[in-house]
Amino acid sequence: MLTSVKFDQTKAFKKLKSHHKTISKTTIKDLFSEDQKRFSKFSLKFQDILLDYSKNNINGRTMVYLNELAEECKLGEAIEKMFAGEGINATEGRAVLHTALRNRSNTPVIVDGKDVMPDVNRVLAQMKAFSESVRSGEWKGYTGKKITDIVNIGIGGSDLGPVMVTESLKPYAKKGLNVHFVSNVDGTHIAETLKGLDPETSLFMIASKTFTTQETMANAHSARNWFLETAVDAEFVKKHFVAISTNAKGVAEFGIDTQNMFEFWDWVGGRYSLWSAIGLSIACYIGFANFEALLEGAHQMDLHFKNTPLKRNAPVILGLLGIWYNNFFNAQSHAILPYDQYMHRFAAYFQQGDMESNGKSTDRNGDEVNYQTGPVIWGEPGTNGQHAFYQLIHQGTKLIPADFIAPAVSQNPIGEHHKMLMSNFFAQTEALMNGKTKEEVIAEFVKAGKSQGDIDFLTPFKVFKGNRPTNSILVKKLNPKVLGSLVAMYEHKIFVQGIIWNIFSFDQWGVELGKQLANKIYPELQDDSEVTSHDVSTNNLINTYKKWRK
Ligand SMILES: O=P(O)(O)OC[C@H]1O[C@@](O)(CO)[C@@H](O)[C@@H]1O
Repeated sequence: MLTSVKFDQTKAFKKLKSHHKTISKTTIKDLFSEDQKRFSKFSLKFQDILLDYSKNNINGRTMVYLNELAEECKLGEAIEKMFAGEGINATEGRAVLHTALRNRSNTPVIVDGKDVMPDVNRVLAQMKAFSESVRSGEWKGYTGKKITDIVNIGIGGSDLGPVMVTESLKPYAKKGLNVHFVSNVDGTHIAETLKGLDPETSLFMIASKTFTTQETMANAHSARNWFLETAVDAEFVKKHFVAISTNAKGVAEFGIDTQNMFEFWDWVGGRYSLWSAIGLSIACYIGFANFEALLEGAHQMDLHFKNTPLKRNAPVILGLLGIWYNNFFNAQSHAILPYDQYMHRFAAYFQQGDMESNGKSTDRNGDEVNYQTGPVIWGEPGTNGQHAFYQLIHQGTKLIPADFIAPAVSQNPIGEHHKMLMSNFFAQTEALMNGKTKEEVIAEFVKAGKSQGDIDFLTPFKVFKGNRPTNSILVKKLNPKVLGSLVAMYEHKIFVQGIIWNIFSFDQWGVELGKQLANKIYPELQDDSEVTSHDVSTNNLINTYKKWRK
């Protein structure tokens, strides 16, 4: 079990509270002018990743107190317990070992007295063989044709990870093998995806840890019905459907040959499962060697996280900075802004990763917390965000700590595009830090020959207060290894915050109630009779739906 420490009763918390009163009177810009060594003090290189956290409202004392907070909350002990396979997911009685899935050192990882690595390696070998047979054309459909389209059917962690990785690593994909993702139970999702697909050359991957998720099972059955409309013979299902699950019984009941089942285990959380067989669509799309590079990058970050002193530990630094703004500056959200179009689903991936992990309000003692926990995670690629929500980030009333991510080397070096992208990447964090003073605005107006009336009227609207914190994460190139390290870095940041907030980050009881009520309402929609079993709002919504759907 993890040691339970009341976060807001630590000595460090009290120090940070009073420290916040003083440092919040100093701008980031001033902090730079006071200390020319800020960049070297508040940045670190991890292989081909540069983390520059100098544009934050911090000084050396801040980081000392934040590290004391981590120490008091027994972060080091918690990290050891996770890697050691202890049952830190206490409410589900499970270990948390997505790190074992990418344990390329192959050191033993013991869960309930058994080394799990032989099983991990067995499934990886199965994934390698399968992905190579699909990519080579050896795997044939029921009419003897090779596979041209893979359709991953899953939702949440059985969808978002494969989507994010296959989008991010599109340059590494095999020509002629397409991947598609169906997740929403809205019939539009499967209908639009199946349009233009050929049942003879399509392969469906039913990805579901539990193999009970309503959306996934509905989509899987609809996909099978679509396939059988042409193939007719149920025997052919085994050539076009595989399953990725922990539930062999459920897979067999669906009619998939368990020979074509890729298993994973209950110590893999759904939102941490892309490294497991859930990554099968990734391995088919980018090739197993690139999938292994993804695992290697994550493993390298795991070793860094496990072995590096807290104050030079990238995930710990990001986690502590997030707590600094969340709990002392009252920031309610955190933006992830990748200046790389291939990473357009990166923020969405961590909406589940972060918000399903730390969107909790009960601490590990079962008491309600009296402090803020997980932030709202959001973001879009730059430069698009600049034309959508940067107005609020720059001049709004809300503090939005933001991570800016960019690759030095573009995968598509066309003309001046990458230099333009990078100039915006560099400019935005500088502008958010420095802002623009009233004096600077007036000087610009005078130079432009504006009338005094215009200057008096317009100046207040053109001032930028600045002092808005950002992290800059510059990577050499977005390749599988770098992406693996980036994702693992954010996973461990989430772990750090959950430990310090004294919450359980690896269950997700909050997703159950909605599902239970939906299962109660679903039968009520089978006929047109009036519904009266709910509150007056829900009753009227349902009854209006029933009238309108006729
Ligand atoms: O993989 P599966 O069992 O179908 O679960 C899908 C998703 O549903 C959840 O909301 C849990 O119910 C996510 O945690 C999970 O990733």
